[in-house]
Amino acid sequence: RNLRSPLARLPGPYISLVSGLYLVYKEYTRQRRLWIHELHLKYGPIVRLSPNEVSFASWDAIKEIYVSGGSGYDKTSFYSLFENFGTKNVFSMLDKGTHAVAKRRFIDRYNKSSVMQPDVVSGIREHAANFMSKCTEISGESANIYLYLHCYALDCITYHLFHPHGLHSLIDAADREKVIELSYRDTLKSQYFQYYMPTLAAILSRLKSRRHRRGDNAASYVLERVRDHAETEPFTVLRKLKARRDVIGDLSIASECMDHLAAGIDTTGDALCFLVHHLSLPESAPIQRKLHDELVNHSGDTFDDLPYLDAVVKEGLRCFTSIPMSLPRKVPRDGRTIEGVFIPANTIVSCQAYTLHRLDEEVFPNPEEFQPERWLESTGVTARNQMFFTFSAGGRACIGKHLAMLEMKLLLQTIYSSYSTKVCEGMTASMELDDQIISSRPKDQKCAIVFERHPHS
Ligand code: HEM
Repeated sequence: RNLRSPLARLPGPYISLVSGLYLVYKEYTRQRRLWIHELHLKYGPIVRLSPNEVSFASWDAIKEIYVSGGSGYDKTSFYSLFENFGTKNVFSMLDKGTHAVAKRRFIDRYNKSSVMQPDVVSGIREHAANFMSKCTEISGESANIYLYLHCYALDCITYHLFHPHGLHSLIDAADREKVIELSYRDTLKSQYFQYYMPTLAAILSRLKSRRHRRGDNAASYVLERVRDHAETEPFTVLRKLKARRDVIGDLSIASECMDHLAAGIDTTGDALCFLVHHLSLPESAPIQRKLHDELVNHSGDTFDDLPYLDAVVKEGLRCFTSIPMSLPRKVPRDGRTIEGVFIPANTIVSCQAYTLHRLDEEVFPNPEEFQPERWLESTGVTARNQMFFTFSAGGRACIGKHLAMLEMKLLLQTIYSSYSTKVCEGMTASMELDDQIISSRPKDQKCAIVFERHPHS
């Protein structure tokens, strides 16, 4: 049957025609992303991964899979792994119809104009100042920015969700426990196990003591915020969701908030960690200088109008994007034509940012090099923006994009307008990309950076 399938004619390794087990092996051993990337380098923009799964790497494929009809194809059952409190949220909803209704209930809170409101910006700025104080507490000593950047991301997202009941993990050790609980566990094997063997995973989970479940402490915090009668500020997501209590129950609100909290912490924390680490390497000294000059020479401008800062953040998100893996979708009834080839209904299709950001060297020349300047060139700007898949595309793209950009830019502005950074001399921790179920983080989850104040700041 596999040999007669239209997928048999697609490029890909022979094993992928015979069985999906090799792909599962690559997933369990954390090699999925790199294996797919190597296959694209060998076979081009279309690669068969298993008898029922194909990976694409082109703008045509992005448009068809993620943007056609507004939201592209429905998500696969893989996303059911991301339910909270046994209830769906916008990330884990599979079909477009239910998703669109749920998203409309709060999406205005994440629009650029909402995120750029003075109340939101001043709160994020305060957390950036707390980050700076934490990292420079002991003059001349290195700070583990992996931990503090995850604290920063948690404080920022809970501010946007729940202010004035957000967390302050940069200054409060009890709140910091939630970062340790959420950001230090290995999720890959347990979640793939749950995906491929749901019944066995459910039995084992019931046997497991509650103490060992991921995120219990953070989940209780979110539930308390939802059930609490105290008002939150008008700009918060919770305020908006609570106003729709006539149609959504507490558990759905909590599932939504928990998802934003989880989606907001590792993504922004890891992206910033890779970026600040890269900027702190000796070869990045000219980039740091250029960034510092822009920040001090345009200190009166809003951080959103600074082209070099914008280019540095985008290049960081291109090179070290925190969700570099495939975003799986299911081909609709009757099948579809993608990149000129017919793909039957129910085939799993996807693109991965890691490959889109590297494969076509006409779009991204010298793709392994960190070159913010590429984002300042006018030639090729459309193609670069089309292939920039960090936040995905279409109606299921990241809702937190503007908040994440605000957090990243404000933090870099706070650091590099007054400080220079370098990697601590004795640092042995690996900063290699370590894949989790959908995101990637620095392998050793440690990053020692020394902050030095500029003489005139
Ligand atoms: C640098 C930081 C971030 C990156 C790289 C990132 C990336 C992404 C990507 C690639 C997706 C699509 C996932 C898929 O289709 O499987 C996504 C979706 C999503 N992101 Fe983010 N994200 C970031 C920050 C945030 C933040 C701060 C929030 C906080 C609210 C957030 C909330 C979400 C949600 C709720 C979705 C699901 C959207 C939907 O299906 O409608 N993200 N993000």
